[in-house]
Amino acid sequence: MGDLSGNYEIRRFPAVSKGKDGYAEAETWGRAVGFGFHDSTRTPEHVARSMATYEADGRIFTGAYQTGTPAQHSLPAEVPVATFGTLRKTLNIGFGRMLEAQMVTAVTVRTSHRRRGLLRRMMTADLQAAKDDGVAVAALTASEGSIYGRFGYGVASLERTIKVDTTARFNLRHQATGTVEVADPKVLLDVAPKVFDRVHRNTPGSLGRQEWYWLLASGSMGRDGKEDPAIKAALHYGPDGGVDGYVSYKFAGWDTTPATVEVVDLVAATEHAYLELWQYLAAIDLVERVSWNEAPVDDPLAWALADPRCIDASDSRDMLWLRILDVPRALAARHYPADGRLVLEVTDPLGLTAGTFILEVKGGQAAVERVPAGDPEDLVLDVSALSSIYLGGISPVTLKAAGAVSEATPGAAFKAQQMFSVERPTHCLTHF
Ligand SMILES: CC(=O)SCCNC(=O)CCNC(=O)[C@H](O)C(C)(C)COP(=O)(O)OP(=O)(O)OC[C@H]1O[C@@H](n2cnc3c(N)ncnc32)[C@H](O)[C@@H]1OP(=O)(O)O
Repeated sequence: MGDLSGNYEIRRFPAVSKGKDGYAEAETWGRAVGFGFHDSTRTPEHVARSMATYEADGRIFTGAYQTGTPAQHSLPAEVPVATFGTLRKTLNIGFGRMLEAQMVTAVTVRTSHRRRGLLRRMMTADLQAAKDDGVAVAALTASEGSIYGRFGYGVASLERTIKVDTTARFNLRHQATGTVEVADPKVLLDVAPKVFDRVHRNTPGSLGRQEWYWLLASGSMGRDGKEDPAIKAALHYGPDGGVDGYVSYKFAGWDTTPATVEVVDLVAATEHAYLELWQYLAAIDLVERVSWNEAPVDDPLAWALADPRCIDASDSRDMLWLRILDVPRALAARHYPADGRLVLEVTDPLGLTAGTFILEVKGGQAAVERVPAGDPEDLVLDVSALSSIYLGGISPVTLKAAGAVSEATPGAAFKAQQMFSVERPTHCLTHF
């Protein structure tokens, strides 16, 4: 009998592309991730291409490896029983301010080793290490809603799937100021990062994108790892002739009724570019519906349509989960549109940043001071609730009504809502 006792060694190593030292270990790690997400179809070419993008992102792989001899005939010891990936990109925290974020991804634990604390062990160590490194927030997108609250993550942005009726009913009240033209999708390899960068700088809740996005949008690498010849692209040109938006999309096939175009990526750096890309999508002949899985919940499209019921949006859900690692750093980094003073008592299930903090905002600038417990506080909340309200996308008043924030000073939740609000709707276009 092999060792099933639950003795594990945790190893961390960087992603490397094929041909470099460490590739075998990285590739084996990647295959364990595939196993965890029920993806058994990755060819060696697909793995190699993915690994090249992971290297470009600077990803760090963490794996848990059995220290004893694995059970006879079972997977060998070099295959990790648990995986945990991270990368660092900037997070837009409102008003154009950026904060480096620890992005957590590729979390899997082999079925035969689950519920032995491996996720907790990897998560706890990684968040502590990120904090020690000076990173003030961590972020992830969750496979299930019940896993990450216990580690101090809170839902900070939402998204929804929309199906837009683009028959004659579709009528946008907007006079175009630019133009849209069809392009070879491959131009997105060059154009998409530049357009996205503008959106990223303008959108609270936006996270920097991993390399894979440009390959996906341009049809260079579909989710199956192969070229995707079905991808089409259109660019939006602003009044100055520069490209300020793009949409990458594909036809769902003649068997789908009504005839549908699926948006793969829609990135618009201006309000007009957004509406005009929708005008373009709605004008595609032989198509009666356009669907998009990553649409904002607070969507100007609904307000620009003569008939907002053209949008069928039944599926609104959590998108970005945020975890503040260092309350003073995170709060001081933000700009606040309303002045005020709040005393926050923050609890933290991992003990990383619990305490009582005075947030004092004058002229939009914050001073944050940690004070001894016992100071009369205005709001008492878990770090997950503070993380939810941090990007202005979730209302503290709603969290108070839910019992997730407790108000010691009447009106403090509303004051927090005003102070934490942001200049435009919080939305994250980066899945990872
Ligand atoms: C950011 C991302 O990558 S999202 C993708 C997450 N991965 C997946 O969904 C893949 C399939 N699932 C898995 O691989 C595993 O079941 C995991 C990663 C979700 C959990 O790993 P485990 O090692 O079993 O978790 P661990 O034993 O450390 O449990 C930690 C805590 O989370 C809880 N927990 C674990 N999984 C779940 C779940 N699916 N739902 C609710 N609670 C959960 C445990 O009960 C435990 O609670 P406690 O410590 O408060 O008592």
